[in-house]
Amino acid sequence: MAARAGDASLRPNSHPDQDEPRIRVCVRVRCWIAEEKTGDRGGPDVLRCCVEMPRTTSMHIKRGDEPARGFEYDRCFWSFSEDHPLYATQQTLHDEVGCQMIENAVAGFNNCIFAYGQTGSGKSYSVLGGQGEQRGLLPRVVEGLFERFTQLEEGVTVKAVVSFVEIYNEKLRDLLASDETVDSKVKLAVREHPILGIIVPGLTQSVVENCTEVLDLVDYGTSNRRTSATAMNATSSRSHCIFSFKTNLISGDQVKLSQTHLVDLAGSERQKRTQAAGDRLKEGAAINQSLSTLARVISALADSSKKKAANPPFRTSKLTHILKESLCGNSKTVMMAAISPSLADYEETLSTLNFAKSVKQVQTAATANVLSTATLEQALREEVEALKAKVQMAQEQRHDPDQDARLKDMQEKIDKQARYMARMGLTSDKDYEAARSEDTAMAERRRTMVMSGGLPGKALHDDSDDGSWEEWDGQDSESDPDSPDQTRSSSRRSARKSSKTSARSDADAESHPATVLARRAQGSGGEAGCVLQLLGRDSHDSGAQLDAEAVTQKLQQLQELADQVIGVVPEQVDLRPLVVVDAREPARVDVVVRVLAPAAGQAPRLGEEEECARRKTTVVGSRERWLSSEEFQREASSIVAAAEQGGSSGSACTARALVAGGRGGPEAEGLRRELDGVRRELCQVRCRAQAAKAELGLLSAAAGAPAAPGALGLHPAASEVAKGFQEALAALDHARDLVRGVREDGEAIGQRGLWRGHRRRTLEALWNG
Ligand SMILES: Nc1ncnc2c1ncn2[C@@H]1O[C@H](COP(=O)(O)OP(=O)(O)OP(=O)(O)O)[C@@H](O)[C@H]1O
Repeated sequence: MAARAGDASLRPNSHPDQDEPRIRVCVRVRCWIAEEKTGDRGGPDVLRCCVEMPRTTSMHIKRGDEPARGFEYDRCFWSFSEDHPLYATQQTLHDEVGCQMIENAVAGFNNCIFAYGQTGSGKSYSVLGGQGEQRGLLPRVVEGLFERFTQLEEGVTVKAVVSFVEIYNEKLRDLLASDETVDSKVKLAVREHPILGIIVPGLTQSVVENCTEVLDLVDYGTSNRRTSATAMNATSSRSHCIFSFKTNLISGDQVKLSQTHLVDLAGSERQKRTQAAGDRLKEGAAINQSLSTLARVISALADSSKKKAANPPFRTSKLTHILKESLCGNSKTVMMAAISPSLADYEETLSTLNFAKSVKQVQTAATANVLSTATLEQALREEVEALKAKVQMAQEQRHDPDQDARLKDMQEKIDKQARYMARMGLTSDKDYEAARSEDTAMAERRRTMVMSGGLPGKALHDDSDDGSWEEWDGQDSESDPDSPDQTRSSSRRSARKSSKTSARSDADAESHPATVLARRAQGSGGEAGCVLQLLGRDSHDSGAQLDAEAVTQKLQQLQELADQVIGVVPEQVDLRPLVVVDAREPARVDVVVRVLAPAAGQAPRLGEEEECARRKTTVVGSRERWLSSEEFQREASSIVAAAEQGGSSGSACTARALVAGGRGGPEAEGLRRELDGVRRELCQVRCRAQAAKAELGLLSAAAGAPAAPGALGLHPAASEVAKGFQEALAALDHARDLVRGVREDGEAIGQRGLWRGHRRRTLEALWNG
């Protein structure tokens, strides 16, 4: 029987951690950075500090005459000015946070620290840091751990493996992969393993025996990360990255398992602050999507801590799925909220402080993972045996052409499991040595690659441009290999930040979770179909009525879910692209353009032509009516002309002109593209859900006959379909939020345009006496 690491029955010595039943929250204020001092960033408010720290547990933020707002946290770190009595260095952070993580790991607890904050607020500095005294938490924790291992009592064997994964545009990338081991076509995915918890099968797990080996891997992985210059940070991390350190402390027949995650999240700022466009905008959308899922998960978890019903949408983004255990399960977790001291960043800082406040409410349930080696090994072996049995069964029942691929997949899983067991010292010493020498050889290959500048990220980048990804907005930007954010340096830790790689130029609407989930629903619908057909056939022989009813019921549920997914798109999701085009100060015109092209009810046929034909114009503050495309153009031109000529001619001046998208400022253009992307994804969700529904129709027919006893009601393939649909619904919810966000941004731009017009008219009135 498979038993899970979180299963207390496995742990004779396990004891729930009573002292820290929730996520600990720390806040750190950084100092002024070069861009702020030289005036390269922001306006006049940049060098005005808006925060203060009266105590080590409270942070105040204040803007102008507004009353100060106070927040209480577990610990605040003041790294703003060295002359402050509470000034916190990198060592202070390590003493207060890192040392505890080391002790937790040795005691067999899982650990996680995640750094959250806007771009340029000091997340990477806190987690990775620089050299010497500037070293961040990660190198210090690793050093401390290996030092601590030397102090363990005699007879304790330590096995350690590390992994380093990046989430970029909702795709997982193995940062430790060498080009010989990684097949860029194989997609990494997050899985929930019955024994090991959350895992990413296929991710490189390197055996390490000393600190230098780990730090070399950290350097190697960091140099592969995606960064690029934004308006707010010259080397901004455009991805989330998770460094994981797993240890097994084996003593006699007892093993203490621990897993430590150090997470450097991408910046949480709003896109318009980074002036993102093209690929940066797309990255921003993916970052915002995963961070907003994180916020929703935290809010649901906070609710459930208050005994309110909540269902956190962990699976909606890779980030939250990977961190699921750390956010609410068996882990001692710390959030590091990084903030900028600058008044120019007031809004972002306030939002970070508010988010940090909500995280404080989230409860976890850390338990020391102390198992008997025999139990763990047996559980893992049983898992392998179960997989083998599945292979055997599948071989005996060959019934579809994809069977070979599935068998291969299962065999790979078995091999991976065996490799994992070897690396964690759970099988023979010989196996461990084999894994170790495999990893040493791989480390050597990495070194060679670093020296020659041929990092695997390059290969991945090139491979991914094979056209298999759908274009986001039809624009191919930043393909200049010499552009600063495309550079990839082969230098080591000293050049950690500057050597991070640039973002892909290819678009990735296909990888949006809504699309992926819908496809999964479709895929698992296929699997469920095979199962049902098989069982339907068998049922002729057995004829068990009860099971047949269970099957029918299950199918009904699936059918309802499918209907929900399909039904929700045209009715509830507002698919109308709202384009607000901001005037770019043409001579005497203030033009605010709003084009509403209602496409509700036409979701699957959203061609540009159709939209043009049904354009509905809204003259701000004036009237509303339907226009044909030509009428629309005429109307728009005449309003613009009137405004250009007169500047004060009644409604033409007060009402802002509506023009077709062409006159848009960059902000409006960005919004429109973002919305187009969302809309396209929604269409894909809908189409795929329809396909899955059609498949379900076939399934219903297959299930018309009674099914085999005990087999189908809870078949995992069928529940997968249900899960897929449920997640597609959650993705749709999220998409709706996105649409709403885009619309609000649009409104804000419109308001600004109107305000500018008002200001100009006032000035004119003053001027004219
Ligand atoms: N406490 C600090 N002391 C000195 N310098 C700092 C401190 N915190 C941050 N910095 C500097 O501020 C700059 C931005 O920090 P960092 O790159 O860590 O931000 P980030 O939050 O990781 O940004 P992004 O999300 O864009 O990657 C860097 O040059 C970093 O060295």
